[in-house]
Amino acid sequence: MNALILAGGRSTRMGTDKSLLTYHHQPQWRYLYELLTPYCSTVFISCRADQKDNFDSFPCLIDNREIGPLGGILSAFEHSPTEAWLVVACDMPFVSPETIAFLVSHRQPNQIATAFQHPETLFPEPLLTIWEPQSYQSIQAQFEQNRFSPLQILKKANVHLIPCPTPRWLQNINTPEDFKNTTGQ
Ligand SMILES: Nc1nc2c(ncn2[C@@H]2O[C@H](COP(=O)(O)OP(=O)(O)OP(=O)(O)O)[C@@H](O)[C@H]2O)c(=O)[nH]1
Repeated sequence: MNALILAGGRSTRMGTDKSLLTYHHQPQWRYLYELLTPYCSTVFISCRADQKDNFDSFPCLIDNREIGPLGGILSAFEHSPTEAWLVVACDMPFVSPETIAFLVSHRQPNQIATAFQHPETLFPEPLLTIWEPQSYQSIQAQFEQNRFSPLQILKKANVHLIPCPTPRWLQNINTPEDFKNTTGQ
């Protein structure tokens, strides 16, 4: 299994690149890199070409097209179609070692993905999910129809949904106000 840290967003609501924000005494992408390394053969940062210098010499996977997070996931499968991809967005600062251990321990490789169930919407959270190789076909099919929602793929598919024991794990931070409320900075 490989890991993919989604960091290629435009962060328009935040006004500054969300992947570079500090929550654990280091940029969030660097924190996630450490956290994912024990579980994965390679951890990649998923980003645009113009962001690459932000990530020193760490392995990056550049989006082949800019269509949002699905573009990052699709580029990952284009790079390694037979690998599973543990995908984590860089704007979820409450993801912890326990979160990843929990997700990995519930993995069902015979389904297209293993995902947390959002406690309010009851939908899968697509950006903290293990995407199995068999999901690649569904992703390609959706892309070919000009539909770019990872959630829609998971809603239609045979996904292993796991209840989230700590709803905060799924909280994402999108605005300066969210950031201030979370960190006090
Ligand atoms: N690789 C990649 N990651 C993306 C892309 N768009 C969003 N992401 C990541 O997906 C996660 C959720 O992003 P969003 O909050 O939906 O989008 P955003 O562009 O970062 O933020 P807004 O511009 O405020 O909507 C974040 O970790 C983003 O870095 C993309 O086009 N490519």
